[in-house]
Amino acid sequence: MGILEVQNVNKRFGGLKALHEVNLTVEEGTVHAIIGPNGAGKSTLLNCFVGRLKPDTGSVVFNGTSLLGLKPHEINQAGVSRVFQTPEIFGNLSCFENVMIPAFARRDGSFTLNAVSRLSGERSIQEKAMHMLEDLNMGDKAGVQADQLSRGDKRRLELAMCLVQEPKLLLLDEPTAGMSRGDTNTTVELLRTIASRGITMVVIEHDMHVVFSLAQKITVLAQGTPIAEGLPQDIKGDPRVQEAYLGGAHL
Ligand SMILES: Nc1ncnc2c1ncn2[C@@H]1O[C@H](COP(=O)(O)OP(=O)(O)OP(=O)(O)O)[C@@H](O)[C@H]1O
Repeated sequence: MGILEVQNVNKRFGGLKALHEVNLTVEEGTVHAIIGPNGAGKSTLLNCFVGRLKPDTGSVVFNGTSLLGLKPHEINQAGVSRVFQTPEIFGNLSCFENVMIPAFARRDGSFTLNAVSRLSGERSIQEKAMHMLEDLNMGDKAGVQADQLSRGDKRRLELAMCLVQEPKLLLLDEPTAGMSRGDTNTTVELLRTIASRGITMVVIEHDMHVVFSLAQKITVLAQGTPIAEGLPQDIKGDPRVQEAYLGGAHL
């Protein structure tokens, strides 16, 4: 049994079948990529993992516990963290303050901006936040206001905010979207380091260089249904995938 088990998930938006009979097993300690053309249902599926959407039918079980019906913050507390396509950071706070908020939420179960002022005397939380920034090579940016960061650094900060919560499963929605090649390569290296520490990851990504650099297993979605699943080298050469994903172009 995997750390994440998805069975027979269906999701409709009116007349549109966004997800149709999706089955997926994510093995603990692996990086599992979900790829597919625009509109294939990748984000919808991720939203079903984090409580933003409720499947019409089917089950989503994480670490032996059903996630269906849990609120997003309860899923987060259970050990699932998500990095969004557009970094969700507090732009008017410093990097240090941004990381303290989820560090505090991890300990006390609440996630509020007011926490920052209350945390001025919380040494253990401060140390944890600083350590996390240093771990992601952002120690020198601790005092920098978050909206002053480059796109790559914003993503790095959001990763720090997720990792400080010590997740068991990290969900990444296009972690390198809009980045320069240099920032993309740095992010890939960082994600590899995180993966090497044993954190399970599910990655949605359009950039095949990123997918093949990171993933041990790939699921291909097309029109809401998994059409192929396997090792990167098998997916690369699968004609069904090339047809569905890129209209016959080579991956
Ligand atoms: N809230 C919604 N209401 C109605 N339709 C939606 C909603 N969310 C997504 N859809 C539709 O469901 C389908 C799947 O969308 P989804 O965003 O999951 O695809 P995706 O694979 O993540 O695409 P992309 O790679 O472009 O981000 C699309 O046709 C989309 O227009």
